[in-house]
Amino acid sequence: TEKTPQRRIFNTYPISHKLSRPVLIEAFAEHYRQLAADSEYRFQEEYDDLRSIGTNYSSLIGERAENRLKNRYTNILPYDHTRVKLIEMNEDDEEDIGSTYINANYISGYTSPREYIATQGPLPTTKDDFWRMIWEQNTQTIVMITRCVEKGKVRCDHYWPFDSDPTEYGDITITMASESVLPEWTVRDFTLELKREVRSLRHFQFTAWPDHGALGRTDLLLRFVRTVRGQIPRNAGPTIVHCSAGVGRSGTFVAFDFVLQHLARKENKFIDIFGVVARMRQQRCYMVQTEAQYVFIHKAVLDVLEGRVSDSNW
Ligand SMILES: CCc1ccc(NS(=O)(=O)O)cc1
Repeated sequence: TEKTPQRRIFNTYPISHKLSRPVLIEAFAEHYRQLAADSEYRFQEEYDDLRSIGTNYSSLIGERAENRLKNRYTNILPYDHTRVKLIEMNEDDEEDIGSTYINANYISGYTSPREYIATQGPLPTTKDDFWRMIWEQNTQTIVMITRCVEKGKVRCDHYWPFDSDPTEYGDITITMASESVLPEWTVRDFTLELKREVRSLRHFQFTAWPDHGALGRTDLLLRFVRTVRGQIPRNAGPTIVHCSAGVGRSGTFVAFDFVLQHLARKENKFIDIFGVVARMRQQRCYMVQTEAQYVFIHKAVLDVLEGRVSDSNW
């Protein structure tokens, strides 16, 4: 019989290597130096290895014609398997996929498989659904990492009240109880009311991070992440994290928040930023959308490990 040709095996990495690349914390500074060498050649190579992760997942519901106007960007759609489903409004219509649709995905975190919801900046046509999702998910914290208008372009609808007058968003009445404007971010407290039940929610809007760009200053992100992390109620549902598309700046925030929680547990000896981003990419497309954001996460972690930024600075 004809000799069976040897099947050439490509990419013989075990799956684990494809999805995780742990680094000893004590070796992280050298690891960063090696990735950054030669004009960040190995950062570019490693970021490129993330490109294919998650692209096998479907986004059939987001692609439906009736949901087209609910997507801010046509190329940023939620994967079906992790999408957040709004509770059905009319039970008798089995196919009411449209009224349960929102461009949002659950993202796993350090303490929960649904620690975050990453979502796009609400549109005028989806802000009522956005507040409905917040109520249904028992969310008590929103992290907004965009301004409504940036460089003359609308990035997000002003989906909350402009003043302290109670404002209705669908069946939910939102009232702004306080607003504190700081140099790099604004903190707002809201009450939400539905059918005589009243809840509270805190809204953090980071205003110093340009779209598609990296932040530049690691101390700002560290201070912001620690401020938010310190104020998330223990009994709360997922933390909503959004920017304009809900992938670049949102992914960077979530990755850094995750790693900081990991580092806070002194028993952890390894750090796996590649693995954190790879896992997020399996839950929402393009999470950590630029190589500069990927490098920035590493720089922020390096600065924390080398004590260049810490709580004691403030
Ligand atoms: C082209 C779609 C797109 C727009 C904006 C962003 N940046 S963001 O995810 O940080 O808002 C990412 C992707």
